Amino acid sequence: MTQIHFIVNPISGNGKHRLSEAFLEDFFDVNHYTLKVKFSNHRGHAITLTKASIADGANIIVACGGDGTINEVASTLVGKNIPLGIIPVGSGNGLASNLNIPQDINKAINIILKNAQTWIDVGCLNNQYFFSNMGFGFDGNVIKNYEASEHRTLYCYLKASIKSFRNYNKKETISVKINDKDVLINPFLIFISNSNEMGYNVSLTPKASLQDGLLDVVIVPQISKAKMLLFCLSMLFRKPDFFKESSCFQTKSFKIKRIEGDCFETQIDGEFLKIETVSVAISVKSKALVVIA
Ligand SMILES: Nc1ncnc2c1ncn2[C@@H]1O[C@H](COP(=O)(O)OP(=O)(O)OP(=O)(O)O)[C@@H](O)[C@H]1O
Repeated sequence: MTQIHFIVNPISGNGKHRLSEAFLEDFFDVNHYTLKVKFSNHRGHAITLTKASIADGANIIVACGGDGTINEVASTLVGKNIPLGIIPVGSGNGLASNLNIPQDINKAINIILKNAQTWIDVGCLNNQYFFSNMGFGFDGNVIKNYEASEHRTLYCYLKASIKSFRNYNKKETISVKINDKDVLINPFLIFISNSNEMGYNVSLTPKASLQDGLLDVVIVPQISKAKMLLFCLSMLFRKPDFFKESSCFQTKSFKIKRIEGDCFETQIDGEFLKIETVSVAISVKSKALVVIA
């Protein structure tokens, strides 16, 4: 008997998905599966629910939500031999898209039923994990505005981006240590990605792979508003190479140190995070999470 637990974020996406115990039961043969469906009540709750599922002996744990919910469930599963299933009912669904898991719920459930498993890399930011991407600068500011809008829709994401476009003017020098060399920069954006998609089919790192043991990094220096628009277009068309000011590289690890300012404003898998430490270490754990895809 396979014990399959579903951790459902009821507010992910537009909050109108129909995932419930009654709905899921129809797909899983009672002779082969024992089902448990749990709903998260607040940010971070999926971590507690996943820990309880592991203690209960779950054989498969399915994150039902977007990249934020996947982050909470998957962070708890790193290094364990319990596969993560995904039903992408979030807004952006970047990781699911990279894994070719469709947003059609029935099709996503069929993938779980087939149970083909693969190991993927995991990004580390100090002692936290990310699976899709993280960013410093403009990117963190967009997510800060997005969360303040209290709706998780593409429309609100675009509104948050326009607000950041109008108002973002943070200019702080930081030091980036790459290959043992310290470089002082004043970035508009530092984007670090494990996956080839940010969500909504948009990408700054279309060539990134979840299985190459490397992170794809894009650093964009301070730029004019006109160039910001050009940069956004290169992202929408998944052609970051067209934007000549950015430097792109792959790495296993690097360090960032604050020279000015009192904190880093970042986003990690689409959730805003303020980091107060002076330096941050970013690295990748090769093939540290098993997923059903
Ligand atoms: N019941 C709840 N009420 C409010 N927030 C919740 C609840 N359950 C989970 N959360 C939080 O909601 C946030 C958003 O979740 P999630 O990322 O899954 O959806 P999304 O933002 O719509 O999708 P995506 O990240 O793919 O754009 C996460 O920080 C999560 O911890």
